[in-house]
Amino acid sequence: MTAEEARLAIQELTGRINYHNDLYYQKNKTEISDYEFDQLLEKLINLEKQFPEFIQPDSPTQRVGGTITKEFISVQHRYPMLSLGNTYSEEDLIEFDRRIAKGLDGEKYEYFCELKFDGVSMSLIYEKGVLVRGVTRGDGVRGDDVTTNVKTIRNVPLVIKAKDIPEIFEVRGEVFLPKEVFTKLNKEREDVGEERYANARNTAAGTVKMQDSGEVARRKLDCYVYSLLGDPDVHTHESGIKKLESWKFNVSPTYKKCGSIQDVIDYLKEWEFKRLELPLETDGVVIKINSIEQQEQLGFTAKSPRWAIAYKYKAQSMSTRLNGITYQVGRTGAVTPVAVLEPIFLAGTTVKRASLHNANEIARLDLRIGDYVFVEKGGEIIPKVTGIDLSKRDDSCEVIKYIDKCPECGSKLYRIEGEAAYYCPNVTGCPPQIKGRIEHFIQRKAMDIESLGERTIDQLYSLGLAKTPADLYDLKKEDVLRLEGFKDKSAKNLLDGIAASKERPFESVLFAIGIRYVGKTVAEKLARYFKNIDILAKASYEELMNAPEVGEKIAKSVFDFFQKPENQFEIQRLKQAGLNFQSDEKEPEKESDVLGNKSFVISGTFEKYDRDQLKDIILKNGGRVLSAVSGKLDYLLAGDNMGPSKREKAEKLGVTIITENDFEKLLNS
Ligand SMILES: NC(=O)c1ccc[n+]([C@@H]2O[C@H](COP(=O)([O-])OP(=O)(O)OC[C@H]3O[C@@H](n4cnc5c(N)ncnc54)[C@H](O)[C@@H]3O)[C@@H](O)[C@H]2O)c1
Ligand SMILES: [Zn+2]
Repeated sequence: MTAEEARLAIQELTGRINYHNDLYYQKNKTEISDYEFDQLLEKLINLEKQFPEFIQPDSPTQRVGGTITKEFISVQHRYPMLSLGNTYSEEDLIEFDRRIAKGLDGEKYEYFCELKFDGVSMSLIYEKGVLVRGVTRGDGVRGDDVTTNVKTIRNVPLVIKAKDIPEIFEVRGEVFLPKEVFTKLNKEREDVGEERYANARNTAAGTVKMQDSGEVARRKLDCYVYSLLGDPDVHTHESGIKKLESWKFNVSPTYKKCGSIQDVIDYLKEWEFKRLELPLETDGVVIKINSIEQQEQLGFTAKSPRWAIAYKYKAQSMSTRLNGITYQVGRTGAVTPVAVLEPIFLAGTTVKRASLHNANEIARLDLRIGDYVFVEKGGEIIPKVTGIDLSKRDDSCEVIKYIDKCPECGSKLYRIEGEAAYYCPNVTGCPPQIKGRIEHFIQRKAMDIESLGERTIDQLYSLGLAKTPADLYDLKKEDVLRLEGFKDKSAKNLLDGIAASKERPFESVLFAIGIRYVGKTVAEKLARYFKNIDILAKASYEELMNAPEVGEKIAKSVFDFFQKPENQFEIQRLKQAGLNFQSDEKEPEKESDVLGNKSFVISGTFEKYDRDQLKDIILKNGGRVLSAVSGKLDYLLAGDNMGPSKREKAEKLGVTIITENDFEKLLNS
C-alpha cells in the first residue's frame, strides 16, 4: 500500500466508523453487526500503526465512542470511563497475556473473568452510603446525570448500610433490559400496533435517557455491577467484588478468578453456550488483572486499560436453506413475513423459522427462495435472518414476490405512509384480526377473563358464537356446552369469568377495546383525564392533544376510532352488557382555588415532596398538571436534576420557572 492509499483509507475508515458510532451512541441504532464494526476498527488501528502521520484528529481509536446530550446535566467523572480493547481470537488473547507478562516484569499475576453484559455502562456515586448520582459514560470524561432514572432500577440500592463503607465511593455497572422484559415489551408494542424495538441493548440505552422517569420505572431495567472504585482497602478486583456482594449490590455470580491464560480460555469455553441461558444478553467475557497495584503498573491507553481485554464471542450464526416464506396476520391487520428454513441445530435448539420483520427487510437483503441464509440468535426467542451466503446462490433461486393479498381472507393489502408493514384492510371480516381482538380484550391487563383461552376463542369463532368482544357477554350456557371439552361445571366457570369482568375499571376497558397505539399506560392517562367514554368519544383532535402523554399519533388514532360506526356500535353493546365506561377515581377533594386553574409541569426531584404529592396538592388547590412544556404553560416547577433542555425551552417560551419554595409561597398567597 502506498502512503497516499493509506492516507485515503485512514480517512475513509475514520469517517465510516464515526458514522456508525454516532448511530450507535446517539441514535441507539445499528446498521452493521458488532463484529463488522470491530473489524473496521481493527483495520484502522493497524493502518494507523503503520502510518501514524495520517491519524485524523477525530480518530475513533483515540477516544471513547459516546457523547453527552443536552437533555441532561453533564457531570465530570472522577475516574474516566473507558472502553475496552477487544478480540475475537484465542491467539490475540495469548498475545495479550504475553504483553501483560512483559509489562509486569516477570511478577506473578492472576486474572479475573466476568461476562460482558450487553447494556449501557453506569457510574453510581455513593456519599455516606447514599446513592447521590447515576451518570452515563458519555464521552468518557463527562457523562449525563440520569440519577432520577437510575433510582427507578430496583436492583440499584439507594442506601448502603454497612460499617466498612468509605465516605465516598463509586460503583460501575451495566444497566440492561432482561431478555424476558424485552420480549414482553415488544409483544405489548406489537399488540397496540407500535413497531417492535430492534434489540435490547439499544432499547436499554434509549430508556436510560428518557425524560419521564415514570415511564423508565415501568420499563423494568435491571443492573449488574462489576467494579468498586475509591475504596483504599481494596487491593484486588476480587475483594472489591466480594465487598459489593456483602453490601447487597447485584453482582452476577458468573465470575471466576483464573490463575493462567489457559484457565481463562477454559472459562471462555465453559460460557460460550451457557451464557445463552442467562436472563440477559452477553456478548463476551471481560478479562481483568486481579491485583489493583498491577493494574496501576500496566496503566491505560487513550481509550482503554492495558490491564483488561474483552473477548467477544462471534454471534451464533449458521447458514441454512430458505425453503419459503409464510405470512402472519396480527390483530391490527399488520402482515409479518416469516422465513421457513431447512431445520438446523443452532446454539442448543432446532431452528425452523426466523423472523424477517417486513417487506423492506426482504428487499434490503435481496432475499430469494432457495438462498442459503445466515441465521442468528439474538436477545429474542425467535432467531433472525442476518444475511445471505451469496457464494451458494444459483439460478434456481426464486425472486420473492411479496404477497399483495391477505393470506387469510384474500383482501388486497395496503401500506400506511411512513410505515414498513403491509396491512389487511378487512378489519371486521379477517379471522386472525377478529380472534386477535378478542384475545387482546380478554388478556390479564385488559378484561382479565382467565376462563377464556386461545383455543376456546378459536372454537367460539368457528361456531359463529363470537365475532366481537361484545358477543362474549351474550353467550348462554347451551352455547358454551357446544364447545369441545366443556361440561356443566366448566361452562359455568367460563360464564362466571366473563360476568366478573364487568367489574373491571374503566381504564382496563379502554385498553381492552383495542384502539391502536393505546397501550395500558395511555389508557390509564386517558381514563383519568376524560373521566368517561362519552367525553372521550366526542373529544376533538385538539382536545385529545391537550391530554397528558398524547401526541399526534395517538390523538389521530383515538379520534379516528370513535368516528367509525362499527366501533360506536360495539361500545354501545358493551355498555348495555354493563361494562365500566366511567372512571370511578374520585376527584381529589378541593381544598382551595388559590392556584386559579393555572397549569404546571413538574420536573426533577424535590426535597420536601415527591412528584405525586406535588401533583395532588396542585389538583386539590385548583391547578392543572401538564406533562410537556409549551407556550401556554403557566409554571415550570423545577426540582433538582431537571434536564437543561426543558429549562431552555421554558426560558425560550417565557414560561415562569419556580422552585419548591416559590410554589409554597404561591399556595399561601
Ligand atoms: N454495530 C455498530 O454499529 C457499533 C457501533 C459502535 C460500537 N459498537 C459496539 O460497541 C462496542 C464498543 O463499545 P465500547 O467502546 O462501549 O466498549 P465495549 O462495550 O466493548 O466495552 C466497554 C464496556 O463494556 C461494558 N461491560 C460489560 N460488562 C463488563 C464487565 N464485566 N466489566 C467491565 N465492563 C463491562 C461496560 O459498559 C464498558 O463501558 C463494541 O462491542 C462494538 O462492536 C457497534
Ligand atoms: Zn385479511
